[in-house]
Amino acid sequence: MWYHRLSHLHSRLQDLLKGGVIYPALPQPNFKSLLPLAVHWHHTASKSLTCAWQQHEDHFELKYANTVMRFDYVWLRDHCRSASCYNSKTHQRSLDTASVDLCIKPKTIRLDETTLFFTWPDGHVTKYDLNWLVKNSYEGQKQKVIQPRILWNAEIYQQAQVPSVDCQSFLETNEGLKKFLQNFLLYGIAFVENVPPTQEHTEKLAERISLIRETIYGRMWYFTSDFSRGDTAYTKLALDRHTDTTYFQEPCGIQVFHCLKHEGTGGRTLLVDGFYAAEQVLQKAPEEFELLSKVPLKHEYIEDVGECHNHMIGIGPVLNIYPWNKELYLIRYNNYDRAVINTVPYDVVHRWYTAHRTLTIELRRPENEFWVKLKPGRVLFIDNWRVLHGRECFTGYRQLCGCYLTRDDVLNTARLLGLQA
Ligand SMILES: C[N+](C)(C)CCCC[C@H](N)C(=O)O
Ligand SMILES: O=C(O)CCC(=O)C(=O)O
Ligand SMILES: [Fe+2]
Repeated sequence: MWYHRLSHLHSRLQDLLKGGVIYPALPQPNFKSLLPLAVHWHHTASKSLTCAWQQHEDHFELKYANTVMRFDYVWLRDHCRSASCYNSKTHQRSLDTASVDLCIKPKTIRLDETTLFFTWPDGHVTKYDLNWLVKNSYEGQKQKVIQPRILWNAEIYQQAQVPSVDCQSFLETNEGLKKFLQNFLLYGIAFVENVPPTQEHTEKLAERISLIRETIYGRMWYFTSDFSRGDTAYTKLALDRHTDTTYFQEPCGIQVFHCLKHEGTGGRTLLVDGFYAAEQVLQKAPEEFELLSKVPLKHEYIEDVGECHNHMIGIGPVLNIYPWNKELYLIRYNNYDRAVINTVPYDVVHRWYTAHRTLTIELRRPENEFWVKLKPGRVLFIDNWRVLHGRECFTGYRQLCGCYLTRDDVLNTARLLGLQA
């Protein structure tokens, strides 16, 4: 019994150290609470699945559906879905979590078919469906990704033959919209065809899936190479691959491009899956991936042209990952807009440049480059948290319109159509 507890504490400490995260000091265990409990397994066979549970001093252990799960007692009390603790109409908690005794333990536990019944010291009863526990436990969740994706290079994307969606079916049918969103979520880019080449129609498309995010560039933007704004985008120069608005605390989620006119040469659009490149870094140099996900950087937009005066600063690492499963959710990569690095000392700076170089090499591999010529009628949606864009230099008159979208609202639309997002 003692070994059991000690090894548990030991592995917990190792977990804490491994994560590289600083947690508040663990409360000093008092001697009494370390005294061995009479621990034994309770076995039940329900239908085809067997279930076993054990009540430990500081957690509840459950084996069900090939999963070993450990639950904290406060967590279990906090997630009570009884009518007095949870309002199922609003899907909101009514229980005041701060009123739960942090040393709470159930008085009795009973299993009936696939439901566990906990009776708490004050007599309150909580029911947990075993499948609900599997779905919502740390152990059950940690293997799952928040968003399924297909990472691509040019060949993978082209071989997938992802169909474009027709403007009418996108605007008028849920199937069209769903097909579009499914592709967009999987690949981070998607096209709508046969769109009348006007700013108004582009706006209508945008509003079908999200809310337009108004920024310093306006709500809908419309630009040519007139240098009306203090940014290279407003010239005829080539632009290397990048994500936009890295200088916002929350970079814009989605970018919409519609080329309304181009009389001239060049000007093709470059698309690169940033997550595919980052995944290559993770495979080849995991410690560099880690560094890119830890070192905070500033990006900056300073504008002083005509009537436009702006100074934006956004702070965050190049790679943003969920800490529990290391899944990437946002890449910030814009070498033009990256500001002075002064958040880490020189030796870390050097290691960061090495890691940044490794990522850049992956991003620049010709086989990872997908080139398209935007043309009137074909609207491109880009996941600006994942896919980098760039453009070739061009000659002649070129008119591009588009907008940014809020990410939450695209995902909201996708979820309402039954997609995992
Ligand atoms: C798309 N639009 C022309 C409006 C904006 C361009 C923003 C360019 C900026 N350097 C960035 O990468 O965020
Ligand atoms: O002109 C283009 O094709 C894209 C320019 C650009 O990167 C942008 O507007 O964000
Ligand atoms: Fe851009």
